[in-house]
Amino acid sequence: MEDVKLPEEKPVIGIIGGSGVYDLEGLEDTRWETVTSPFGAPSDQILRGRLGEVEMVFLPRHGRGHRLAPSEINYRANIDALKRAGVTEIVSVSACGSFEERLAPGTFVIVDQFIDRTFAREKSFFGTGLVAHVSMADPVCSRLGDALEGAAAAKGIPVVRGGTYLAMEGPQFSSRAESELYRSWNCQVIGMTNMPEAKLAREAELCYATVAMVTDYDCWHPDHENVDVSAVIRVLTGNAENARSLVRHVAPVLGQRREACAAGCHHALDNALITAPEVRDPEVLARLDAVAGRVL
Ligand SMILES: CSC[C@H]1O[C@H](OP(=O)(O)O)[C@H](O)[C@@H]1O
Ligand SMILES: Nc1ncnc2[nH]cnc12
Repeated sequence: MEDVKLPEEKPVIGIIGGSGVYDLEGLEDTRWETVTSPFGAPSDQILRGRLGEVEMVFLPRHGRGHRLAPSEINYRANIDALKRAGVTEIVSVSACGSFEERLAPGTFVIVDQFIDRTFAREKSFFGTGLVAHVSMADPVCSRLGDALEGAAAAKGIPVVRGGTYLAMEGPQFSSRAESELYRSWNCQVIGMTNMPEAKLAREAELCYATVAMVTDYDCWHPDHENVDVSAVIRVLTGNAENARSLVRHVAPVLGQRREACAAGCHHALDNALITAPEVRDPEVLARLDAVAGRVL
């Protein structure tokens, strides 16, 4: 097994690319590497490289060529693999639908909350043999959020800080009744992938933030067509340069961290394990070497 880096060491920035983002152009010294995980197969190989002095790791969430549907993604393997690869903070780049007029296609929303309506996915690294409960009160790393907001503003990218992302199972888009329901819940955007990804990143003590790139108005807006894939891809392709520019600008900022995350992400397991040490299952502990090695 690979040596897992402590978060106090030099930051390694992980980027999870969503729909339409299958590569990270502009990285230097790149190589695709296979990472094996005890949780199964990650979506693809990881692309390792650097931006100036900052070490970067990129993973295409749906695999290159978009092979995997949201429910088929092995979120546990992806997060475990990123941690094994040395990643200390994750920026997710995701397409999303908008529930508000002001959040027009092209807007980047740095969400700060999630509602998890997914139901067909493995959602925890823990369970029988080692039970843990982490806090999800603040699911997004505020430090990463600050850096992303600052970088977007500096690059003139339309950005909104804060908002609730409704994670649906998919793969079908919402019915109009569902879309109206989520609007009545005061959700700002909708997607199919950020849960359980954010939960697992928290369990793995990795900072996590998402840049939700608005591609459509879902199906609630009387003056806009119902969402379809071609519309999503059209907007995303138009936004690709903004996404690349955001990553290039945020990397040096995140690369400056020299201590564990001040928001506490790197210590999420400090008060989370509940199973008595004498009844913990050694096999379970062995596969948690990367995720929870710091506290085991
Ligand atoms: C291609 S539209 C639906 C698809 O796009 C989003 O994916 P991602 O979050 O990986 O950018 C959405 O969640 C759906 O999976
Ligand atoms: N309207 C929408 N619903 C769910 N996922 C999406 N991804 C992009 N647009 C979406």
